[in-house]
Amino acid sequence: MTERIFKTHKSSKVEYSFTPIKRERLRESLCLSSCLLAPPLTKKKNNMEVATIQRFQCSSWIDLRTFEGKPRGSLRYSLRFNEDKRLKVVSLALDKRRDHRLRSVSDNNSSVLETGSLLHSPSDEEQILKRKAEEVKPYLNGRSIYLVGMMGSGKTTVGKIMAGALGYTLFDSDTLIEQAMNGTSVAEIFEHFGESVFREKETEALKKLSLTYHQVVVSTGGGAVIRPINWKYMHKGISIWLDVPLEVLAHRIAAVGTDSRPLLHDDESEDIYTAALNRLSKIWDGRGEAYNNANARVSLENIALKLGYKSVSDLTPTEIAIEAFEHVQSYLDNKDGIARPDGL
Ligand SMILES: Nc1ncnc2c1ncn2[C@@H]1O[C@H](COP(=O)(O)OP(=O)(O)O)[C@@H](O)[C@H]1O
Ligand SMILES: O=C(O)C1=C[C@@H](OP(=O)(O)O)[C@@H](O)[C@H](O)C1
Repeated sequence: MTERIFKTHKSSKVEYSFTPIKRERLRESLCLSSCLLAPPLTKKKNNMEVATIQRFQCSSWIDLRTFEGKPRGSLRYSLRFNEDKRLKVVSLALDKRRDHRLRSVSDNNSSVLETGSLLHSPSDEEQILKRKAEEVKPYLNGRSIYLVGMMGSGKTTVGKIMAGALGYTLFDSDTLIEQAMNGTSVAEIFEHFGESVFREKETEALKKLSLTYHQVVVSTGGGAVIRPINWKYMHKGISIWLDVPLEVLAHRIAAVGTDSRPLLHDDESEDIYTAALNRLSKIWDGRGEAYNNANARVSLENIALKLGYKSVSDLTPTEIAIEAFEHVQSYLDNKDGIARPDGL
């Protein structure tokens, strides 16, 4: 026996069928849907849709806290991810799954293709991002965002997307340091002046950024977290830790090389992936704890799990940016307790 549940966005109504066992939880998650653009269509349910949604439900209702303790960095997780936040992300996953479902349905069903194609223009993700950014802005209230994370975690890539969506300027602290050193590259600073000079310059850059600018996104260097003084500056804004498994970082770095990342330079004969992974592991041992000082943690493993992806590598930078906005909003919601602006 099934019961129909209607999810109504501004201009759409989507009808699903569910067994009674699941329906209360689903109703709850749909009510909490907070941020997503609705597809402009009315769509009939079909078997494939139901099957996909049920698969989604099975994976998404796992207690995510079970997974928070899994990978590197997770021991430090402080269960900030309360039930309310979890449900919001589940609703994100639900809409994503709906998109994926329609994409596969559209391969076989011309009537759905016509309507479904509206959902799958390349701008879908962009629209969701934009909507989320607009939602987060009042919470930020002019504060800047500092992205922290290990080398290659995507601070610059994701930061650029977040800044673009917010209409903020992106600053890369490594670039500021290079400019302050008359164009000397990070690798050259390490080679000619040593790491301590680089760290001094890094602190100066963060100080200047935090005291001079508002409404900026800052992509910090991976080691910015190790000096307590840097946190004093970064805490003038909102800090977000992009937590990415070391293996994924090593793959990314192997793909682009280590030229710009002197701490990963390696003289040994191992392949670049293994060398990068070994180096990253040692660096992590020395500073992993420090990332916990961030106001929020965006774990790529958790996002992939929630969205039902097999691999962290399936996540797009935009999906990560959307999740980062969710975390900013949740953090500020709890911290400031500001009233939600009308209409959100
Ligand atoms: N979500 C992602 N998926 C795949 N590759 C990514 C992703 N985010 C970043 N990258 C790639 O990883 C590398 C490092 O990213 P970058 O943004 O420079 O990291 P960081 O600024 O943290 O050092 C770049 O080559 C970038 O294109
Ligand atoms: O982790 C680190 O100590 C460093 C990370 C680098 O920045 P990215 O995180 O942008 O690679 C850069 O600041 C420098 O090579 C040191």
